[in-house]
Amino acid sequence: MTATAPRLKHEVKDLALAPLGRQRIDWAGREMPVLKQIRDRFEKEKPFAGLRLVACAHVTTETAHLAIALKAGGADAVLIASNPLSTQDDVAACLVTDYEIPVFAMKGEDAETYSRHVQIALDHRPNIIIDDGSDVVAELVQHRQDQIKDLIGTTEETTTGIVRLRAMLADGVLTFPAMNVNDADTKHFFDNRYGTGQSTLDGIIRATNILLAGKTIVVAGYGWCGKGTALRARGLGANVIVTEIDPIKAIEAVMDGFRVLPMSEAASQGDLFITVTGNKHVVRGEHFDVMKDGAIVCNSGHFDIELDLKYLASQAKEIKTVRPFTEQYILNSGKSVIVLGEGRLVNLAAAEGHPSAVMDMSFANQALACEYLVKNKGKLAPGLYSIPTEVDQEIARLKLQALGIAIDSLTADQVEYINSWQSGT
Ligand SMILES: NC(=O)c1ccc[n+]([C@@H]2O[C@H](COP(=O)([O-])OP(=O)(O)OC[C@H]3O[C@@H](n4cnc5c(N)ncnc54)[C@H](O)[C@@H]3O)[C@@H](O)[C@H]2O)c1
Ligand SMILES: Nc1ncnc2c1ncn2[C@@H]1O[C@H](CSCC[C@H]([NH3+])C(=O)O)[C@@H](O)[C@H]1O
Repeated sequence: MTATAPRLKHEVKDLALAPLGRQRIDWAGREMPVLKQIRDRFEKEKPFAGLRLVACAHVTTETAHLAIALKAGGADAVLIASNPLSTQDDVAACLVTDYEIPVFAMKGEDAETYSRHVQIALDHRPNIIIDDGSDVVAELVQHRQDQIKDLIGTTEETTTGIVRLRAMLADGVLTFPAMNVNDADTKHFFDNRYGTGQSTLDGIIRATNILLAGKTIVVAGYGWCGKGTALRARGLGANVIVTEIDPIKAIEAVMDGFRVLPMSEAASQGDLFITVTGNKHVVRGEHFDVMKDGAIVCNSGHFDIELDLKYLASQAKEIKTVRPFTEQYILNSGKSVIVLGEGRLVNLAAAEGHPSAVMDMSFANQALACEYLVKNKGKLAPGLYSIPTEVDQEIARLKLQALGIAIDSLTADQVEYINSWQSGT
């Protein structure tokens, strides 16, 4: 099957922004030594020569380094946005002008444009798809079955994408191999926890410039993202309340020293609400109704579904943009609720997403997962595959090395001891 060229060469906001993008991409590279090593190897070995690749990711300085590494490895790569608000337009421009990577992404693109870009990506007839949230794969499975024969496999970046892939597997429609990047230890331990923890608060602070010390912050969800967010919020002096639906996670939050309440009780106490659950309408009508005047709500979990903004809009007599990515809903009751980033990921809409140092490991996993698919082409049955432990360990080892941190190794005596059962004392 020959490649169908994308209808347009690119669709970015302004190519004149490229020099700024270049400067910012170079800066991010300082903190991405692991991906740099992989890129240098790809440059020599060309594992993706002759292959068409689509990456649906947040178009950031960090994703730029992933795209450059894949192109260095010989991939005929097209990049589209995985979120209408997360694109860094200068980065998109630079990838087109300096690296000749077709990018279809503009910050603030509407839903129609976002969906059109997914179609353009699939028109590229990818052999490999890198997805973030599973939008491209879901479209392929639902409407482009004829293209599945071209596909070697896909890789998925985030928790919710994995949830969707598992649902496809259960429905018998995942008929190709998919690599589970999110569940690699070197991904979610750092990206979901420390990345989301820092960048979510960064987004809130850039959008509002409020002081967090002394505020009551309600964090909905105490998974990887919730743990990081609650930890960092406490570090800035906030009183943190956690809400959960999983009893084990709830006990964990209690023993980590947080108050745990149902959202129905937390709603009237919070000054600021952050959802990180991957679930729908975690903050909804009954909660908005009892919030304090001026309460701030935002989402750092999944798409724009965690907050029921349709309900909030139905109660509003006016919606005013009061700062970039900050909208005041003036309700018929006279009270206001402030919504950040249109209810989309606040860390990527109002800030720059996770810092490069964590994305270095996430995207090292992505690059090596793509290579794994190619090396095992034709050998993997359809299904969801973990990143091999050796790959995970190697990424951690390279990261430590780059940080100049040495660790101990087992002595021969210790190896023998931990592999035996006879000597207990
Ligand atoms: N903002 C980012 O950059 C970023 C980074 C990584 C992941 N994510 C996304 O964030 C979401 C969470 O990811 P994670 O890795 O923490 O997942 P996780 O599965 O570790 O945690 C989610 C938690 O939410 C809880 N939960 C579900 N429904 C709930 C509800 N109604 N009320 C309260 N708690 C509820 C679950 O019990 C679970 O503990 C996913 O959608 C993921 O894709 C975003
Ligand atoms: N700086 C960044 N550059 C690229 N990807 C990022 C960055 N920061 C966070 N991410 C990724 O974004 C993913 C969450 S995206 C959540 C799904 C969906 N696409 C949405 O936009 O709602 C995480 O798994 C991170 O790995």
